[in-house]
Amino acid sequence: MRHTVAAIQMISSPSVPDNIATADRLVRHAAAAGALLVLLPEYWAIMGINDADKVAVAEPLGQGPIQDFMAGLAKELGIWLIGGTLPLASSDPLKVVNTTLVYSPQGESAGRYDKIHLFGFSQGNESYNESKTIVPGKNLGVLDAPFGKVGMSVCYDLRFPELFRAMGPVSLIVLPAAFTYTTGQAHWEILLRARAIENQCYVLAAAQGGMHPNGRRTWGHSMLIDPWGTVKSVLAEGEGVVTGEIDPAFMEGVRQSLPALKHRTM
Ligand SMILES: NC(=O)CC(=O)C(=O)O
Repeated sequence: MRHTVAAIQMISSPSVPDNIATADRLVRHAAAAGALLVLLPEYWAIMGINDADKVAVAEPLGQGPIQDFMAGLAKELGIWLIGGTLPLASSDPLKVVNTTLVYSPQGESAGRYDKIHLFGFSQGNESYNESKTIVPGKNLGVLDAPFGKVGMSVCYDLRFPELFRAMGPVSLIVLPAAFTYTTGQAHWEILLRARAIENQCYVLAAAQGGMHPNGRRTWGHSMLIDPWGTVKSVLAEGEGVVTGEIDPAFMEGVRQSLPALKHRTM
């Protein structure tokens, strides 16, 4: 059976209430278009002026306005809501865990993945060092959804193919992201399509896409890619919704005609 999924693209700001209002509007739009599973981007709840701003709004697991919003919306709309990333409080008072939380159509907590690989990049005026404000995750995140297993990853994880191999065969990889304009222009689509082709599964990527109040420019290009590596739908820049279908029969066809997953030797 085919299922519609959606990726939300945002240009998040330092205001959590404003970002919640934008996410609310876009997720409702996705559900109205028939999406059973909706993915928010990395840092959807806050993109601060300074990296450390997210520490002030970090929530303990299971409490707080960001988590209440996601649980309530998933239940009201009867969807699987995968909450991009939000800042969860960590044992270090100066750092957060950059976490993806999943809510079932009943509004219950259904999964968690903490970003493992922390982004570092320095070129010209651009400099990022996530390890200053984020504690890395340690565990894989794989979720059972109606159309099969869903493997969770976040942004910079995309550059580490061994993470996706370790998940085992999944039907869908979800990747909330905030790729920079510079690195996204050069690498984003190539890496996403490679992960879809080598794992013979769908890839749904929800990005930040525009100029943020902190001066950071993100690449956007949220997209759905099929197991053959074809980009099925994409949104280049700005806020919006990307929708498309997961077709398990098509995925099985790809895996049967090109049994590369069975031909692995290590
Ligand atoms: N922002 C990220 O985590 C990753 C990124 O922009 C890149 O890998 O490039």
